[in-house]
Amino acid sequence: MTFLTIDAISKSYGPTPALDTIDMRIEAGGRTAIVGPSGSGKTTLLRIIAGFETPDSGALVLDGRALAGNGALVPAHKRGIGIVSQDGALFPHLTVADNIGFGLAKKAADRNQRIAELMEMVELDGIMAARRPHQLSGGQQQRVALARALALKPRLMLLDEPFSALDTGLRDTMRRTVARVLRAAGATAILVTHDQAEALSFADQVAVLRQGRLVQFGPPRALYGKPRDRETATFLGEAILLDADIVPGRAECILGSLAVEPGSKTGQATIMLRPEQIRLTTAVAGSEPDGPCGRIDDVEFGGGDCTVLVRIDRTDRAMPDFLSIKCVGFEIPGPGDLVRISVHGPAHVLAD
Ligand SMILES: Nc1ncnc2c1ncn2[C@@H]1O[C@H](COP(=O)(O)OP(=O)(O)OP(=O)(O)O)[C@@H](O)[C@H]1O
Repeated sequence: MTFLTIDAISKSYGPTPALDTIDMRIEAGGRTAIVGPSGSGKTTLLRIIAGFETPDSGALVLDGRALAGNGALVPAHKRGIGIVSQDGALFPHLTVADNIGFGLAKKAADRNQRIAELMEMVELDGIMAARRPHQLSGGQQQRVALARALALKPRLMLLDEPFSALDTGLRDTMRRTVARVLRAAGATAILVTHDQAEALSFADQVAVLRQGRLVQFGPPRALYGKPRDRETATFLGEAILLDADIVPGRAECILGSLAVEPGSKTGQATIMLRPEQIRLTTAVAGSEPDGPCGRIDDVEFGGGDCTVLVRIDRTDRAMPDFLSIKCVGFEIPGPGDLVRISVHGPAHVLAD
């Protein structure tokens, strides 16, 4: 069931639109990530949903209630929306317990019990209740911010780059904790991030914004495997982009004749392969391998994740092609080795 409807929302601060006719439908209980490069409009969209900005046109409906547009404009504090920001925005003079209980009635009989439950939910040790924010680590501060937002039982939780100030290991742990806590609370969440890996792993729906426009919206797997254009393909992860001649069901390219998804457009086009679709196997010395092959030009060792540069000589061109391919550390051939290149799964034909 649609919980949040974003209907043709536009917003300009000057001649250039920050948001241009954005349409999105967000399901109840879902986790949506909004990604895009800097300046693409992510924060503006979040601020409009929160009620900190007014759209120039379009409408916003939350659970059947008009929040903005069509004559409505519900103020931020009456929207029932929780927000966790990048820095947590905790009250520095209040203890952890008072930060978490800030929105709860002071005299409520179960106030302390509720605070204790929320601390447990976000995995904060009870002994921290009396501490002040400056006595906590970055990750602990974000947990307090999350607990404070959850205390009000918001119908919608907005997460504005909440993990960006944390280092990599803690970021991953916090992302999993937050996803689990939101699921347990049954809250619908929208995460804004410029980190595509974070978006793909956190969300069940990802919206890609570029220059104020919604380029693509869908499940992470669909976007990663079938990006709409080159920019989205490379934004969402490592991509191998090749020129190809498409005939029904197949792409003729430098790697030979590859399968493409049924229904792909035909003619000259760019195809995309993800690095994990490609396997390199060392060819036996003296025997020319059948199928596409190349010579290892360079190997960048990265432990579990190595990058191999493969040189492919072409009879039809003076210059060779180079493909950069990710390999698992223990499988990598050495520089100068002849390798056979095999492709698993269909290539994706890009629309542009
Ligand atoms: N208050 C404002 N006044 C004028 N222009 C603004 C204002 N807020 C945002 N903009 C402009 O609107 C566009 C979108 O900005 P927004 O902050 O939404 O992007 P973003 O995707 O969140 O970027 P970042 O990842 O850098 O935070 C940008 O061109 C920005 O300069």
